[in-house]
Amino acid sequence: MSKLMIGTDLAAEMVAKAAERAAALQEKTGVQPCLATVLVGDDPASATYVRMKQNRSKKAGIGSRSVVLPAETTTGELVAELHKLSNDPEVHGILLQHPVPGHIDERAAFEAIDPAKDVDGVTMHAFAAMAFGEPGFRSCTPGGILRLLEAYDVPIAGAHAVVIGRSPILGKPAGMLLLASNATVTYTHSRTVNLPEIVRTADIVVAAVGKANFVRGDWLKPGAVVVDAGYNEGNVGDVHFDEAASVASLITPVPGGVGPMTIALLLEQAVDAAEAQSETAVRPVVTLP
Ligand SMILES: NC(=O)C1=CN([C@@H]2O[C@H](COP(=O)(O)OP(=O)(O)OC[C@H]3O[C@@H](n4cnc5c(N)ncnc54)[C@H](OP(=O)(O)O)[C@@H]3O)[C@@H](O)[C@H]2O)C=CC1
Ligand SMILES: Nc1nc(=O)c2c([nH]1)NC[C@@H]1CN(c3ccc(C(=O)N[C@@H](CCC(=O)O)C(=O)O)cc3)C=[N+]21
Repeated sequence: MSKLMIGTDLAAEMVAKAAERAAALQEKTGVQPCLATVLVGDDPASATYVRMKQNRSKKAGIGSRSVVLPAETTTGELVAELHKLSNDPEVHGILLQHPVPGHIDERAAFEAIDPAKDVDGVTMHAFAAMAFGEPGFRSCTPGGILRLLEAYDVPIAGAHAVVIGRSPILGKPAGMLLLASNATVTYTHSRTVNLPEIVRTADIVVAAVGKANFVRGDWLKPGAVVVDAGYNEGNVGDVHFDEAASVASLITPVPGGVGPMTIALLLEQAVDAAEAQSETAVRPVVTLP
């Protein structure tokens, strides 16, 4: 019954455009866009994501800077490192990999990123812009999800969207972007009572839980649009794909759905940032006679 909502091809188009713009910027100004990634601790899955982002950047002609800090890093040390990158004119975008070890104040760390370099859309500044429907850097996964829904002409205005999860980089901003597109949004989380019943009322479901095969087929309204943002061990999503695919009208596969869109938006926004920063940097100095 359902049709796949594939991210791979759309993401490849976005990356190709970002690469063209990166090359044009370098041609014009000599500046190569540069994305810094910051990883705290030695979680192997996080290290893999960071490597993936760096490889994809390189292919798009975007430079990368990698900072890896030990798991014992304090909030103060991490904040100092992010301030350093924020003040480094050669770095245009900064990504701090979520989650950071539990003893670190993640919000304080995110806020140490200069909003002009927040190409991953994790600062309060970026969140407020998303919530108010103003332009600005979008949180990459939610922004990628919206681009995918738009590409597949999914009606968002007036739809009931149920978001499962409220993390600062995924669930919460995803709901805000859907709201800005005039969906009626319900947020659900680990303290939600009767989750399956709520999900059954959704026209659009965004699963962002971090639990493999968590959303079952009988939780879905027939014809619902299902976005599976989960990416669990073994490349398994948060939605039980086989069950959901027989009920949904559109569903994202894992892999090949939301993941590639996340990276594509990250690279697009890294080039946006580099363009904006080099515009101010190359503005000629006016010397008065
Ligand atoms: N494809 C991509 O680009 C990306 C994929 N991901 C993937 O998305 C998933 C979620 O990631 P992330 O948001 O970072 O994860 P977090 O662990 O930060 O957040 C998980 C959220 O799920 C909620 N939750 C946990 N258990 C339940 C439950 N039983 N019922 C309802 N809600 C529950 C939590 O609720 P509470 O707030 O109450 O604790 C929390 O809000 C992961 O699989 C991750 O790998 C993440 C980022 C990007
Ligand atoms: N600050 C922050 N921003 C993030 O965006 C962020 C983060 N922290 N922490 C971890 C998660 C995870 N994440 C993924 C990105 C791409 C794929 C992806 O491209 N997956 C491919 C498969 C790639 C492969 O396995 O070869 C796919 O789904 O098709 C997956 C997961 C971003 N995250």
